[in-house]
Amino acid sequence: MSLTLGVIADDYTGASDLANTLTKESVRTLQTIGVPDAALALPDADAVVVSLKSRSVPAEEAVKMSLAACAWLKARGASHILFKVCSTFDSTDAGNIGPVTDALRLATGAAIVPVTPAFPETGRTVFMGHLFVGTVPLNESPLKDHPLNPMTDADLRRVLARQSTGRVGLVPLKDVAAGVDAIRARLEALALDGRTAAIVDAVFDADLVAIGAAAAGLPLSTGASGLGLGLARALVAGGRVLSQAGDGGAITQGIAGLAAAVAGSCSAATLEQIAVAERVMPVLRLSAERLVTHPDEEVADALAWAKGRLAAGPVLIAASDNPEQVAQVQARFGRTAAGLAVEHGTAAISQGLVAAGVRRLVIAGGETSGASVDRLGLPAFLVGPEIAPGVPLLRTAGQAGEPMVLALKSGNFGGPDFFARAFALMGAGVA
Ligand SMILES: Nc1ncnc2c1ncn2[C@@H]1O[C@H](COP(=O)(O)OP(=O)(O)O)[C@@H](O)[C@H]1O
Ligand SMILES: O=C(O)[C@@H](O)C(=O)COP(=O)(O)O
Repeated sequence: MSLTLGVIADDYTGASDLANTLTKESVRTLQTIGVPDAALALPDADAVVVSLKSRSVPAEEAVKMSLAACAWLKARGASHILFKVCSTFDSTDAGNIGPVTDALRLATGAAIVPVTPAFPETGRTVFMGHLFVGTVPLNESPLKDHPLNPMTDADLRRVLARQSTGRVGLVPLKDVAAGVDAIRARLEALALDGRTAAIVDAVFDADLVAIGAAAAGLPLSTGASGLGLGLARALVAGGRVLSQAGDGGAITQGIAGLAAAVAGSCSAATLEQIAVAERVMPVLRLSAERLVTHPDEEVADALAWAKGRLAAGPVLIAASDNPEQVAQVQARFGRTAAGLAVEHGTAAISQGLVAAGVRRLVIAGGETSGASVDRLGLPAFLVGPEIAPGVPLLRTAGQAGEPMVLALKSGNFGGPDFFARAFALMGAGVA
């Protein structure tokens, strides 16, 4: 397999979001879980998105995992590496976007790295280096209350500089609007001035197309799905990838089995989606406290609840809670310990659901998805049609046993009826 584009994604929902964007742009794309085993037979692809669970681990670990993924992708011919981060730049001052970008820059020999999390389709735009979520700056959006990476500063130059060893510059919208040559010229000038990364403004998809054209000529970029769109357009236009329309129908072919959803995202979008799901399907609310103090009992009770209902249609099991409740649990047990306990619990529930015959599984939340997919030991995914912007259907690939169809929903993505829509596309409608 000879690749053109190699993507290193810092979480699994982000990886499927990016894989979705590339697939929509007709780039043959495969999503792997971690660096694939040498023995794993992979179909041909022009882009591989390696999914890591590296967003919230210590920076040294994130760097090590990302360098291994970079080496694997480069050994297979990838001429450009995109480090896929969250469109809301989820990270703390201790990392990991800065340290990983710095390490990949050295590994790829890049002089400067364009960085933009803009994803206009989902309302993420960057102006004068400041990230907006819809109509408000990042620090006024619900991301200020994220359980693991609360985002309290919208100035991405500052955010990235606090995490980086290098100096951070800006490619302002004025240059982006002037087109690819102006972007290249600004990046070169910033590199000459000793900047190692530059936040690039982008408000519309057209901005990202110009940024993608400039970035495709460099070894490395850091960004979200908007940058993926720009890179894909540049690679297709330059004849560097074999453009191929997807075969959406094949994704769900031959998959019957039961259907269920597991949620661990506490985003405002997911909380609303769970409330809406309660009107059309059975929903069980887990106790985060009990997942910390009596995990086996809470998991067993949840599985018993589900097994009594699955035959009648999809069910949803959610640990998700509002910021006040999450803060209480974190105050009692610590942020990391509470997060990990809930992830372990929801992963055990996913595993129990699959053991009970679930073959159509929706998981809400990036860390939550990572923990569940790891527990299920799934090595790779083929990418199917989109349920909502940034959320595709995925079909398992490369694993022994029966295939499954999954959706890994980024916490912030999807409309209020997301769960019902996902099950309908999976062929497991709700009442
Ligand atoms: N009720 C809860 N109390 C405390 N932490 C929780 C609760 N529910 C979920 N979590 C944790 O919050 C984090 C949510 O992150 P994630 O799954 O990445 O969602 P998102 O996609 O919204 O970022 C996970 O670590 C999860 O285990
Ligand atoms: O870019 C995005 O917003 C998403 O692809 C993403 O990274 C999702 O992360 P979570 O919200 O933690 O699922």
